[in-house]
Amino acid sequence: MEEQAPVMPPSRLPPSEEEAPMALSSPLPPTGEEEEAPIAPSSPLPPTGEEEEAPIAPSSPLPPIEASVEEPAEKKEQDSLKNMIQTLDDDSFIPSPILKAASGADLSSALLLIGSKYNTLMKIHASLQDESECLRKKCIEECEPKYENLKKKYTAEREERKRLYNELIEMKGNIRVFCRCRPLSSEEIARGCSSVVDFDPAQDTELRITSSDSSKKQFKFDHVFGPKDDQNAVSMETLPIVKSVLDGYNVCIFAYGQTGAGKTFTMEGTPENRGVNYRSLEELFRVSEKRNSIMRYEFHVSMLEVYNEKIRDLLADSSDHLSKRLEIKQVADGTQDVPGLVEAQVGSINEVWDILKNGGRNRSVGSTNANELSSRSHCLVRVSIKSESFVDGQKWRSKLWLVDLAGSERVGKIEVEGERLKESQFINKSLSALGDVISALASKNPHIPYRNSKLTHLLQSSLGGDCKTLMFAQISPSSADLGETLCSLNFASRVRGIEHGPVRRQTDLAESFKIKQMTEKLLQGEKEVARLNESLQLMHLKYASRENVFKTLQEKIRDAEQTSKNYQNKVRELENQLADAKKVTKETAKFQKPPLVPIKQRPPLRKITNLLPPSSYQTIRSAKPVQSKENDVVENKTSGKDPVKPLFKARRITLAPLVRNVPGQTKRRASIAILPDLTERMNTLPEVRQQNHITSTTQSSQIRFPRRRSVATFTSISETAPVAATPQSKVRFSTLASSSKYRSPPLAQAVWKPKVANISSPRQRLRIISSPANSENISAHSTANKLCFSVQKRVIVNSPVQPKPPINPRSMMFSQILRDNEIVGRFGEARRVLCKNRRQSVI
Ligand SMILES: Nc1ncnc2c1ncn2[C@@H]1O[C@H](COP(=O)(O)OP(=O)(O)OP(=O)(O)O)[C@@H](O)[C@H]1O
Repeated sequence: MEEQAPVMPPSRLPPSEEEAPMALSSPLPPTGEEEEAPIAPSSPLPPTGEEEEAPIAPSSPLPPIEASVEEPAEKKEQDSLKNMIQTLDDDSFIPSPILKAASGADLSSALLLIGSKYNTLMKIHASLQDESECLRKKCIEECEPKYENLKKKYTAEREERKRLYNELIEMKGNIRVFCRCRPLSSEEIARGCSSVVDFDPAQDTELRITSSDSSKKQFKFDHVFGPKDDQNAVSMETLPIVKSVLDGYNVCIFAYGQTGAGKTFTMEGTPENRGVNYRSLEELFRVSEKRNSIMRYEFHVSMLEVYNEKIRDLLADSSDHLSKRLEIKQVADGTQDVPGLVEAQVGSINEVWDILKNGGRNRSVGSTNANELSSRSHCLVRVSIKSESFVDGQKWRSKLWLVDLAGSERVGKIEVEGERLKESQFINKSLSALGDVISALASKNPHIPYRNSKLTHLLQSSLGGDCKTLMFAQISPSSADLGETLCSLNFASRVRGIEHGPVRRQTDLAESFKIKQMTEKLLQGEKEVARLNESLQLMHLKYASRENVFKTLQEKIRDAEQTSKNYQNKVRELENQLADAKKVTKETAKFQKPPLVPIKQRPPLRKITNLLPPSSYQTIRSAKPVQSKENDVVENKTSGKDPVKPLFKARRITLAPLVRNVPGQTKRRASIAILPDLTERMNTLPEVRQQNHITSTTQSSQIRFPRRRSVATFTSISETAPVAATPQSKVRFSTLASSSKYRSPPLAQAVWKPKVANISSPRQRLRIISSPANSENISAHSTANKLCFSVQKRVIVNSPVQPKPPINPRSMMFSQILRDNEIVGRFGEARRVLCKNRRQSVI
């Protein structure tokens, strides 16, 4: 902005009204963009703002402006500008010819216009820059979380893919064996050799060898390639394993077989039929390019051979080739490396092909009678891959070993001697070591003899563990090579058989057993679920039906409650009637007093009576206490005291609190006769008597009065008859009955007789009472009877059910005295019978 200061004359030279139209009418383009356009092409330099500003900068040597006091300021400005333009006579600075031609006021106004437009543009540029910066920040803020999320997802996906792919490969086997049989060569055909190998087109994992004795031997491998299968077919099966190397797994592919069986052909191939080496690298490049947006791969290729247990670098210069001594060393990460080995970085498959060709040329080959160009060494191509993920920055290294082994042959057969014999011995030794390592790996031996040969030592980090190993068992179909073929197939079967044999099978068996168990569990679980579902449905049904029952019961309870209320009302009515009846009785009793019996004729009172003796009797009694009054108990005749004096103080108990509590009723005494309930009586009676009792209709209930600690039993008078039927009671009752005073009037006895036979429950009894038919039959003087039952019912309905004490069979009493004692002892309370006209005390 400091440089722009001089371009800002408007501060000092405000544009006049005349100048503005002049600027517009000037031939200069009206907009800044259009102005810059003509300047740019004519300028040899790019039209950047900085360059435009340069000439106007104050640092430029401007000529001194002659100041004149007289001259107006505008004129001075114009002159100074003109001078400046003339001084800067450089097309690069003031390129526009129109501007150069301008003079005086035109020039100054043009410059002013340019300056102001430039400034405006600069401002716009600055604001745009700010805006773009803001947008960039906003974009980063918005996209960063999404990006992070995507990054996480991608990483997870990649790991999952890697895992699944690895699992897939492992399921096929970490050590896999392919068998490849080459076609019969023209020489072999010429020699009259025939094929001893049979292939089943439907089975690509089996082959049969016809032995010399015409017997057929079958071999199974992971895949079998026949003479008709080309390199494409082989690579199709091989490349999935190769791809694992890009996921960080070490892979080793090697070809094993007798001399001339086609190992080199499979691994290296020919220019027309490229082999596994080339195709593998081609695949690696293809996949790496596909992943180049997220992964960066770096490929380094080394090529070496193990010849007579010596490592030779096939990519080294020919001069170094012999002099360099290479050894296997363990590096920091625990893997094996060969320091000094040439590692050629390759960026494309063409580079790889060149390298492979060069290395192949350096390989030790010799002529044997089995193969004109027999490989006398193990050739190893090592592809080291450095991988880096752009997403999470993860880095790893992996290796792919492509090994073309030297031909396994029987020394005697190829008739070698001297150097060739030595080579063969080394070859066989290293192959044997390789076989041992694979066997140890397959049988999960804790010790793997990697160091027994240079070959196995080199491959140590790529054999076993997570590494994928693929073996090509190369065979010749010729009948002349039958023995060698069988040897190679047996070795390959051993490798595969052990891996897929006992150890693998054991694992498989364990897994299959697990799966079987899980399946069984699953089936059981399903059955259980089905069973539970069924029982659940059943429960639902049951619940629904119970709910219905519950509803019905609830309705019944409601009905019962309603009925109970009705009965309660009836009870109240009856109580009122009773009160009225009592009033009437009292009034009538004043005039109809029962004739007194002479005292001498009266039997001694042994039990409680509820009858108040007349005043005359009381007088006699007070004069000579012969008998106790009500609530009296057994006389103590044996004691030395007065024989007629009662043992206990006479007392009375009111046993009808509910009756008393009826509102609006006069206070009265309600006594209820109490007798043992039916069960007790049955227990106390002999069996014969019990038989009679079964037919009698008896209703009894017990009321416990906690405050008074007494028990009352309501019993109808009719039920007393069987009790009185015992010999003892007969005597007593007959005595009582013989007394004209104490004999119940015939009417009263009739009242207490049950009207309906076989009444089994209070409810039934109440029903009978409440029914209009029966109510008519029941006479008015049976009110007491009704009340008895009403109270009884009321107790039944309103009071909670009291558990009856268990009856002790030993307490059965057959003696009247004992029974009486028991009754008195147990209840110790007065028992009263309510009657319509009077009260009768009974024992
Ligand atoms: N599948 C095949 N199809 C056609 N020709 C084959 C095939 N396999 C091998 N050959 C030919 O058989 C000959 C011997 O093959 P190769 O050199 O690959 O054998 P080798 O096992 O490498 O022998 P050595 O161990 O002695 O090196 C070569 O001429 C090769 O072209």
